[in-house]
Amino acid sequence: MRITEIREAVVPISSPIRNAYIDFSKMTASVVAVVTDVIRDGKPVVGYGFNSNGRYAASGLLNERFLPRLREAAPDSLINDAGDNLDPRKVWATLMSNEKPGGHGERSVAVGVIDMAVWDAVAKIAGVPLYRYLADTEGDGTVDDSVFVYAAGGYYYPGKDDTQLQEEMRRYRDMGYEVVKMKIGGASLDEDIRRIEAVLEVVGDGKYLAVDANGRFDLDTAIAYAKALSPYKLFWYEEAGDPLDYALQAELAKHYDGPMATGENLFSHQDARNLLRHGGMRPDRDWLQFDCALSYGLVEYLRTLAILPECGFSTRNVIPHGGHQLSLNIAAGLKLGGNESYPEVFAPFGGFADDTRVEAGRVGLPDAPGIGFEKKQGLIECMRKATST
Ligand SMILES: O=C([O-])CC(=O)C(=O)O
Ligand SMILES: [Mg+2]
Repeated sequence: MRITEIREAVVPISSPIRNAYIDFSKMTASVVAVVTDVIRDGKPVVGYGFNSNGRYAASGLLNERFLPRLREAAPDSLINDAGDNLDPRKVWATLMSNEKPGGHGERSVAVGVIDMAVWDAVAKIAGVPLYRYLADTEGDGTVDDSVFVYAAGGYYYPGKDDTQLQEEMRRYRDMGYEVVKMKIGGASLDEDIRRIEAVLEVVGDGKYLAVDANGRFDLDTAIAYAKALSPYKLFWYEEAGDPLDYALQAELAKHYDGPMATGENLFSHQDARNLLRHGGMRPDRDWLQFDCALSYGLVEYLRTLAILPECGFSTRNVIPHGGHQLSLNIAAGLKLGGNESYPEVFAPFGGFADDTRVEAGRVGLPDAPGIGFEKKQGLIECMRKATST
């Protein structure tokens, strides 16, 4: 078998929302379609990938470096020993040839988009959902029937008041989510506490509310928030300081007993390992949010998951950022702690299969081959149209 064609496109995922660091008014995403000569149901298998959210489309990197490497590779160098499927690790090695280590930047986003499309194609060719394929080939052979999900939102939005914030959270709870997440750090501490208390009126208990500062705070501000947040016993306090400031994170842990979460902006297993070595993260309560789509894809993610035990953590500490179906497959097939979900933002890339129901804060998985994009009409239509596939 071989890859016959690779198509790339840029699509907008812009919206007027704002977190403590950026607005999303010009946010874009890359989409890649990997077309193969394998026929299933009378049509060539096509794998699709996109780059989560929060980093812009990586078209320059894709078109100048990574896609040419894949197109120029000998077809046999990309397939498994049996010759009947792509080998994601061989594809990855081809993509990363002549790339120096370190300085992970955003080439990890470009590689992540292609890697997602490759795994989608691999599971489609194997004729099974990706979570099943992962359980069998990389895991212990069993899958979680359902996955914990929380509803991320609570963005700053022009003209949004506390009543609208409460209505948004009520909608999430009505959909079946138990834990919801809101942004902090884009307003004063007093305002954020007022917003938090408004949301707590809806969800009833701090254990149902996570807050996300998107890396906005210096140490003093992070500690001031920690002191103010402590009495609420929240689900977690996320990305207080700069994602690469492990000393800040470690110091903050001395001032905050409750669960903390970070990692969505660490894009390699080496960066993840540095967080675990130097960031003071506590395996008995803290959460790791590495997003495979932003961080060189699932081939690299498997390396990241592999270093968790040596640092005292388990895959159950991981609840990835991004709210996408690839992470949902990884969560079910490789036993993560859960997955993010964006019920109302980042459409059509956020969210799961159209018929997925959230019950008591958990979702099941569709049984479609691949990542399951074909079960999410708006997304598959968007990716097919963008790539003319
Ligand atoms: O607002 C964002 O960039 C998304 C984010 O941090 C999250 O989902 O945790
Ligand atoms: Mg976040």
